Amino acid sequence: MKQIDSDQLRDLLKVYFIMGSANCRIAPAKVLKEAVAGGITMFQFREKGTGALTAQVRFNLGRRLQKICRANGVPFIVNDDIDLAIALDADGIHVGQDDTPALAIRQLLGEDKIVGVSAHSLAEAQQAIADGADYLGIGPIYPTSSKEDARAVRGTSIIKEIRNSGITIPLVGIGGITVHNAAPVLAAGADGISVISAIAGAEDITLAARGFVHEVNSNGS
Ligand SMILES: Cc1ncc(COP(=O)(O)OP(=O)(O)O)c(N)n1
Ligand SMILES: Cc1nc(C(=O)O)sc1CCOP(=O)(O)O
Ligand SMILES: [Mg+2]
Repeated sequence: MKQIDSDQLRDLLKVYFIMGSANCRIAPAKVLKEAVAGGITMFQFREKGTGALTAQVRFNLGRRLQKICRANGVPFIVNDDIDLAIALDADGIHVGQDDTPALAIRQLLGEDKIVGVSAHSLAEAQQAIADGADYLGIGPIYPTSSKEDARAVRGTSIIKEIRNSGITIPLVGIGGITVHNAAPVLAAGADGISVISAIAGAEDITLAARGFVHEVNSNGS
């Protein structure tokens, strides 16, 4: 996918679903299909945590999920793993502060792929942009139980601080976001929200995703 411009990316980031097999109570492909039916706008394959798949099985699940995304026009992003992103010819990659540096990722992938970078402070956001990030993931906004090594909770003030500094790059809030607390994240200046448990762990996944779509379209800019 790409060449997409910033405004297209802003739209794609509206409801950014992240998941791997450790987040799913039912088959990951079924979870993704149900989330797609609810209108998610972007997907990140994040295969980590207890019991995470490795090697060929991991690749195979990635390929399966990528096919679902492709069939539905949803960009497929790989978390952390540049080799997997290249092997799958993913639409992009998301890296954090402890992963392969964004600058190296950009050099490896070129301009045609989406590169997302996590930032937990204004300084990290500025560096990520200088390194070639297309979008930022800002968090944790609220407490989360989906990431063992999550940083300290930042609240929505980190997003306001980044926007007030004049940064206009597309960005999502992440960490503990539910349909009930998403509105302040958007009001702070996020283009979208990024979610694991409130969609993957929902009783009705399609309904949960649809709820986020409605929330973002009602409260987003
Ligand atoms: C959209 C988005 N934002 C932030 C993250 C977190 O990335 P990172 O800090 O590298 O942590 P892990 O997800 O790799 O555990 C993300 N994955 N996506
Ligand atoms: C993957 C991830 N990154 C975070 C960050 O702060 O960078 S918080 C997080 C977990 C998000 O899961 P949930 O929606 O279940 O809280
Ligand atoms: Mg990472």
